[in-house]
Amino acid sequence: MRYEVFETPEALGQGAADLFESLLLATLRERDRFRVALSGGSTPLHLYRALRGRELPWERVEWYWSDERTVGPDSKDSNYRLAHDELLAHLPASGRVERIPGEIDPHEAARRYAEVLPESIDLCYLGMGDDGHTASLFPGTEGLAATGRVTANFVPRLGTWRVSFTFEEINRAHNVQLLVTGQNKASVLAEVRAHAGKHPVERVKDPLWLLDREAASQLA
Ligand SMILES: O=C1O[C@H](COP(=O)(O)O)[C@@H](O)[C@H](O)[C@H]1O
Repeated sequence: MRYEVFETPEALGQGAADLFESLLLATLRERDRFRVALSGGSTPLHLYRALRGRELPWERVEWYWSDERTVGPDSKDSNYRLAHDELLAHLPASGRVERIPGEIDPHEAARRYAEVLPESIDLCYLGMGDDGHTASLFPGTEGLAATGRVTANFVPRLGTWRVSFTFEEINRAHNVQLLVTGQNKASVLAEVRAHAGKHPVERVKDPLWLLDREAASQLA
């Protein structure tokens, strides 16, 4: 397991922003565009805040999402909205911004999103729930077995649909970074490290884990 530990969630945000910057610059030496897939939940907030003050060639960055809730872009639950309000709205420029249309039928949203995705993602961000889910691939759901690039996934525990990258799509990305903070994730993380084989997130191939001290507290 490749991982880095930061003292606080804020320090993790700065560390992740440093890594973003070096991958961005390295990629742009080879190609015209840097393609990023953002995750949802609350953890990326510190990354967004650390990134937005930086002077970078933002017009060459394209933004995508690895999952979305079945809500419109104005909803407080929208993964797009958090990224927009905390990062994109603060940048002086941006390349393409392609959000998942969470307000339409989830199967149609998944179908359409698969069509607009670029050939490959340079940097895919993910988080991990305290049930071991990643993106919107929750334990015991049909989406775990989905093939193709994007899937609509019903989550019985939440009584709702989600739209999510499949594991196939996640594992095609050139770089995958998993950002995890908080004591409530520590025991799941220890099981993931021990390859317990019970958590969906274990199916992500060789990600770089960026952890805060609390999340890492049970790693031997
Ligand atoms: O439902 C979701 O949860 C995970 C983890 O969220 P966090 O708030 O614990 O960081 C997130 O990565 C995923 O994108 C989101 O839709």
